[in-house]
Amino acid sequence: MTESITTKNLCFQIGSKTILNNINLNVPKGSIYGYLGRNGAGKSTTIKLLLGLLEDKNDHVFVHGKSLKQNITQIHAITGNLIESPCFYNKLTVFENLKYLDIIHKKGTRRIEEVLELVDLHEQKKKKASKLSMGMKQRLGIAMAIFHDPQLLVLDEPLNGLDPQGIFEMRKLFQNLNEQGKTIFLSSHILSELEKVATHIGIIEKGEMIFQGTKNDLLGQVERYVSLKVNDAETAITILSTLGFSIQNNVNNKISVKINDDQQFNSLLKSLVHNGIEIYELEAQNANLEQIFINLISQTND
Ligand SMILES: Nc1ncnc2c1ncn2[C@@H]1O[C@H](COP(=O)(O)OP(=O)(O)OP(=O)(O)O)[C@@H](O)[C@H]1O
Repeated sequence: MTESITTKNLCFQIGSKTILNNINLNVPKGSIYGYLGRNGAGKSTTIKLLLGLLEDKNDHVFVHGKSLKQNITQIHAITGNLIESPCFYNKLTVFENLKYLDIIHKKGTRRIEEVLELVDLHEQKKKKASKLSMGMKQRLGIAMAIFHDPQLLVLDEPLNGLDPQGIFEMRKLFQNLNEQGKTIFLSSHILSELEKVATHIGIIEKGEMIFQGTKNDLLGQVERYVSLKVNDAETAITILSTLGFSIQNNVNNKISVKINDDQQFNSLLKSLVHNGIEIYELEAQNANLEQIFINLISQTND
């Protein structure tokens, strides 16, 4: 089994209103899967169904190949989650909150210390939870979610309300946890936040999946350019044109070149350097993911 989460035509209605329509999630094991959608698209509803907090009457959610409905206790044991704001006791210290959790899990003080190291809250362990910054509170929430060493983490908008430093720290934490083999499923309504951390992306709009694949699949939907500042743009253009590159413009010795893949980028650099062109600046004009997202949504709504 290579999938951590799969859903098969997952639907959900409230009264006569369809909230989710045939959602087929494929979350590979070991991935960081970013679940993206505008406000009200259906992200939280999906997450609640994945965690069994809303009932999926049709048994369409599978975790590690097993039906959630039929194996809920077993699946909860291998899943950690953080939905909405982290839940802990404000009057207790960071350490005491984890100690309290240990009454259930019985992992011992060593595990508390280990998790504090992992989320980088060791220095704050004697601080009351109420005195933590927003980013630290979020990290304490993650610490509590991973305390029982789950293989899968499901996080609803974990970057909400964090400042750039908090987002940066959270990203580092996700990458660190992912390197330890954990699959991370996280939602956001901001693509640029997912861009740097996700390996896979699923996009939901009005309860329907409109894209699912690797981040590179998503990026591959648009053209990629690199911008170079060189000593002699005219010669550079001649060299690159001969090699079949498509050059977009030339202003102040800055040229913009279309790149199809990494190999082509490599050959671009090699041929310029080999022909004595000096490169002063190099900037990847990455596909604007925000624009892709908006395009996908507007295509769906056309
Ligand atoms: N209890 C409810 N009763 C009626 N409608 C609901 C209820 N819960 C959610 N909805 C509707 O379901 C749709 C999806 O909501 P959901 O919270 O899953 O979206 P979301 O993508 O998580 O949005 P956000 O980013 O704003 O949290 C919305 O139109 C919302 O109004």
